[in-house]
Amino acid sequence: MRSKLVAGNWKMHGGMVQNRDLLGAIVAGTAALHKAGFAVCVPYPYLYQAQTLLRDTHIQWGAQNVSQHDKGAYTGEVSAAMLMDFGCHYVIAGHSERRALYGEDSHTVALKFKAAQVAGLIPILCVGETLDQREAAITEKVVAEQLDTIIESVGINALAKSVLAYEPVWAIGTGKTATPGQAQEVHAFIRDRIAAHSPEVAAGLKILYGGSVKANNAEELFAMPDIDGGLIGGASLVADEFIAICRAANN
Ligand SMILES: O=C[C@H](O)COP(=O)(O)O
Repeated sequence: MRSKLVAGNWKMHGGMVQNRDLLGAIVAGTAALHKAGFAVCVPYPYLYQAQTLLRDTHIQWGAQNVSQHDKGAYTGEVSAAMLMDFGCHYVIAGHSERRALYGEDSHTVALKFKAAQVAGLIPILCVGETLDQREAAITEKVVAEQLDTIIESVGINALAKSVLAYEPVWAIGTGKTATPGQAQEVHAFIRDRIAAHSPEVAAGLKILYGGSVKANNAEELFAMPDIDGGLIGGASLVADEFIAICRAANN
């Protein structure tokens, strides 16, 4: 039986004072929840603060992006080893905002995924279709291509040490959540596609849903058989919302 995971993706939000209050509230508000796992993926400058405030707690932390390179003349980039220095457990790879705004294609995402794993991080690999793609009824084709590039590059067994996140782009930050049925359909498709390579890896793999998850819809999404928790954007910045989502995953 897969345990659930709720990971917050703060995106480019935060500040030293508000982070301290938010993290303190999350630690306290989830202290009694032992069944699910919880994490926050914070902007790079706040990793040290996250490490300081979350070490010795049940909340793990991570980053939102990583360089595919080990080291070198890559101005502005951050390596996986550097993230390890700050105690990161997770790193998001291939978020749709990185794909759309920073030109990351599935090949680059695969390199980042690999670099993260080599250093000992758990990549949270994001896949998902745009609204145009959904309306053109090519959701499965798009998600399959995103997934297959990773599988071809890293091998199926590497997926066992990762987390997947299905994030329909049209549901991100829009308040339009996929219905539990719509999300479950794609999650099941992803799991089946992985099972074609390895039933064991597919059975153990956490597949999170992301896209306007809130306290009022988390429970029904997380009740779906192939939804193993959530990757939470906006609601991860509001302590009460995030804690309620964590509670829904812990049921
Ligand atoms: O990584 C998180 C997703 O992009 C979801 O963001 P959202 O919860 O603000 O829609």
